[in-house]
Amino acid sequence: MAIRLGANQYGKAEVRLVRINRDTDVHTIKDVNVTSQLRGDFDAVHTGGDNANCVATDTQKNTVYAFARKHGVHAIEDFALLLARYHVDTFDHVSGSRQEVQEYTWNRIATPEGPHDHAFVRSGAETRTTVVTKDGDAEWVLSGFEGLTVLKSTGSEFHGYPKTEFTTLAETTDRILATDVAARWRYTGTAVDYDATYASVRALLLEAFATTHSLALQQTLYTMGESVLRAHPQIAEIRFSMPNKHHFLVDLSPFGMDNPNEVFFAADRPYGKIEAAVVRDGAPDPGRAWESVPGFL
Ligand SMILES: O=c1[nH]c(=O)c2[nH]c(=O)[nH]c2[nH]1
Repeated sequence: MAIRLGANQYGKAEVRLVRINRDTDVHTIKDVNVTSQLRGDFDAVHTGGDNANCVATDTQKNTVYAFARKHGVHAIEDFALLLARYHVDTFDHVSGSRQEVQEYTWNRIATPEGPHDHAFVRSGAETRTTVVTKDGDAEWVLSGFEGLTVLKSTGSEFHGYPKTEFTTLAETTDRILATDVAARWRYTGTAVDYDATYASVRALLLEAFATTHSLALQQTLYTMGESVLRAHPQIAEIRFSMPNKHHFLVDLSPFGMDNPNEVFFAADRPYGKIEAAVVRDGAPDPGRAWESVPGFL
């Protein structure tokens, strides 16, 4: 019976790093979570416990901290590319690398004298994400975010769906539409101003959510993706995972009251789960960009 090692990758998961820039009295902060993984010729360690090629996960962790000191942490995509390139370029037996980074945002605390120099408050905003994959000379960059919670109090309808013996949902021409947007988009190359593009994509997505008169969350999702692809030729596709966070009108008639779309029960589960990719025709092949990215089609 022939048995062999299949696909494998290994590294250090969730290296928590806070990098303070203290060049002036006005400090800046980068708060990130890095998962570093290597791919390549690791047969011997798996099949024989021979560690000669096994760059220790502890070393990968230390490399993250050392690179933060040496290079600083700017756009998380650039930091991830730096780490991926270092590992592939340094070790003959490392043919590829996957670097995943999450970034948590902090804002300066407001004081009567203005924004504080070195005191910060964690913003409840979304978590920015990246996944960089390098396979030989090929490189793929995904950018994105998760946990961007948005709500429209009107401008959303849902009707015209098939009625079966199990359908109880009432059609509506005026409902609350709410979701936590998780999005990841794939670039066609790596010569990108990641911070500027992130800000633009985020703004476009919020604008499309706000201004689309929604007939279904699916339609809102597609419109959001379309607006990003139209504005950014260097983005090949954008994928979304969006819960439909249901808000049910409370029946106040037992209390002799009407309820003209004012009082809702915000259900936390179950929720609709709407996922789709919006893709540019003729975009370059995704290659290994989406490998082991959970939660996305
Ligand atoms: O926007 C929606 N899409 C659906 O597919 C769906 N299904 C459902 O029950 N409510 C909704 N709303």
